[in-house]
Amino acid sequence: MSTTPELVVHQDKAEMAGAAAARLITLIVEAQAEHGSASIALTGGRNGNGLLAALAEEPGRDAIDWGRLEIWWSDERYLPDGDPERNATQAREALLARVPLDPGQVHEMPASDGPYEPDAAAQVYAAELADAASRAGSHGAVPAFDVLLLGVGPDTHVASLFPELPGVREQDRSVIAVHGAPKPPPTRLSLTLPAIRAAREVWLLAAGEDKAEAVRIALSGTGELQAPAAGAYGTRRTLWLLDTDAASKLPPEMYRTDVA
Ligand SMILES: O=C1O[C@H](COP(=O)(O)O)[C@@H](O)[C@H](O)[C@H]1O
Repeated sequence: MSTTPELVVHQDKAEMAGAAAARLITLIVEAQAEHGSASIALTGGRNGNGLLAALAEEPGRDAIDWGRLEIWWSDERYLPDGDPERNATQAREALLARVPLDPGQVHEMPASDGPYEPDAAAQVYAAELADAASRAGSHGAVPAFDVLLLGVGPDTHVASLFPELPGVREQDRSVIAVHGAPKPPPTRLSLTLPAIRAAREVWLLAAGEDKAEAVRIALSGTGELQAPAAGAYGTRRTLWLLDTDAASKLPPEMYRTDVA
C-alpha cells in the first residue's frame, strides 16, 4: 500500500538535520513504547550522516533505550571493513560508536574483505533480515522497520537503486548486489524497492541545490524505473525532509514549512 508523500521544508541543511534527528528520537521512543523494541534502517550519504551527527549532539538522545534498538542499512558500498567510504564506517563515526549499542544490535552489510562475493553477500544479508522478520512474527522477507532512511541522489537514486539499472526492477529478492553503479564504488549492496516498502515509515532526505531537479522529477509523477526515489514509500508514512534549496523547483503548495 503506497502512502502519499508528505513534504516538510527546512531553512537549510543544518536545520533539516537537527529537526530530523529530533523527529527520529521521538519515533524510536514511541516505537519502543508501542512494541518493545525499535528497528531502523540507515542510509549513507551526506544527509543521512548529517542526521546521525545531529542525533549524537542532541541531549534528547538519552530518551532512547539503546539496548532495544536494531540497526540495519538500506544500502552499502561494497568495500573492505573500516574503509572510510563505507556507509557503516561513516555511521559509526557519526553516531554508533558514541552510544551504548551491543554489536549484535548493529546489522552491517557484509564487507568486501569478508568471505562473500557480492551476490552471496546480498543473500547472506537477505537471510539475516528474513530471520529477524520471522523472529518478530512477520511473514515478510524483511522486518517492518519502524523507519527506513534514504538519501536522494542528484540522479534520483535511493539506497543503491539507480535509474534504469536492473536493481530498480527487482521484485523477488529483498537484497541485491549492484554491479556497475554510476556512482563510485561500482559494486554495492542494496535493499530493493519491495523491501524498502515493507517499512512503516520511509523518510527521504535531500538538501542542496544539486538535489532540486531530482526532487522535482521524483515528485512529479515520473515512474520508479526512471526515478527510483518515486518508488520509495512506507506503509504508514512517506516523509520527504528537504531544505529550501532542494525544494526550490517545487510549487510551494506542495509542502509545509513547519517542523511538526
Ligand atoms: O552513495 C550513496 O549515495 C546516496 C545519496 O548520497 P548523498 O551524499 O547524495 O546524500 C546515499 O543515500 C546512499 O546510501 C549512498 O550509498
